[in-house]
Amino acid sequence: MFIALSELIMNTVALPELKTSTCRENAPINIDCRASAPASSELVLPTPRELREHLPVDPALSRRIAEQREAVRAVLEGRDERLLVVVGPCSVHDPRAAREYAERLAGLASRVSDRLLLVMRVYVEKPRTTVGWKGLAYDPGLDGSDDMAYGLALSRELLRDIAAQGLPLATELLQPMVAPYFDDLLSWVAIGARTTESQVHRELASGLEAAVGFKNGTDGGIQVAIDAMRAAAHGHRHFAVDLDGRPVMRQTPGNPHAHLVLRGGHGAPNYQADKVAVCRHALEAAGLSPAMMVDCSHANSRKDHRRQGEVLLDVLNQRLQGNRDLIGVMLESHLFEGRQPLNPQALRYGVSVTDACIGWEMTEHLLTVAAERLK
Ligand SMILES: O=C[C@H](O)[C@H](O)COP(=O)(O)O
Ligand SMILES: C=C(OP(=O)(O)O)C(=O)O
Repeated sequence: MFIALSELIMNTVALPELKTSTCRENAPINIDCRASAPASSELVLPTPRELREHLPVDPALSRRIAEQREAVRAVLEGRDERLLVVVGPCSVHDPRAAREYAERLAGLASRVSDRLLLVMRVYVEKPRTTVGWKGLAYDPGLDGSDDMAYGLALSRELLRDIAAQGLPLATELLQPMVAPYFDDLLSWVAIGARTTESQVHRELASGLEAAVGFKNGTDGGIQVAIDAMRAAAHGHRHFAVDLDGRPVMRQTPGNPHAHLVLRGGHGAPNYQADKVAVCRHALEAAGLSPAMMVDCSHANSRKDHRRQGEVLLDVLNQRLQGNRDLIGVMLESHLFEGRQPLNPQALRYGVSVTDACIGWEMTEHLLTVAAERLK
């Protein structure tokens, strides 16, 4: 498959400079190596249509994705009482480990499916506070070589394979131009804390078929997310590129499944019952659905991955005490616990290279307990 993908990329762009190797030999591992790149340059990438034609979604998978999206919507609308759980690595840097994770998660998903709807985090774009590795779609070689043509192909292939395994997919959409390479595969989309305030991202969300969770701001402010939900629920006309890479004026229908994701901010969690009640009030005052998801990681765990369990248990207690607004949770989890520096020469298999994650055993334990407690 990869050889065929390479051919596609090379034929499409007809630019000898655009190699599809995963690693540039002897490349400096520090991301700052880009500082020595030419000040300005451009390489042509395959269009979304070309990549979609090369990695198509067959009618059976397309039906399955439609069902997965409908399952997420049913939870958001309260037609399904299960807890929506968006769980998986902070970022995907190794497709092999992501596939192994997906296999385990698919097994767990069927064991807990009476109480939990599991959706896998397959995050191939990462927003950075300042600079850093931006994800598989940007730099699949992990070495600053930024082979984006290969990154897009690798990401789409991975997303498609995991969806075909039966798992609904979640990702953060960061660069609006990247969305059409993947958005036909997604059941749940995050607009992150760093982009919730962006009009461009709200416009993007207004045209997606998948449900969209807007994170509160990095400072913990929820008003930006509430404004975002209102903006995304609206139809927009906005500048976009079509599947052939042409600029278009796009009319969107508005997304009725935009919702709030509480991730805490600046070291202060916002998952506790009193904070959730304030958020509910603000959502109601804005005439929006009170459905909320709690991100157990980030500022809610005070950036300590081991505390995600504590947050999850608190959310479960709130549910058991009758709070049905908390429709979902998010967990950052990988095969193995913790995180590691991004050094392509010395990577430990199945360990995050971005935020620290809980390991598989803890994930399985927590979700099994959650399913039991919600019985
Ligand atoms: O979820 C991941 C990170 O919190 C986010 O991408 C920001 O990362 P950074 O602060 O390490 O750049
Ligand atoms: C970057 C993420 O979250 P946030 O936008 O809340 O920082 C994430 O979930 O990977």
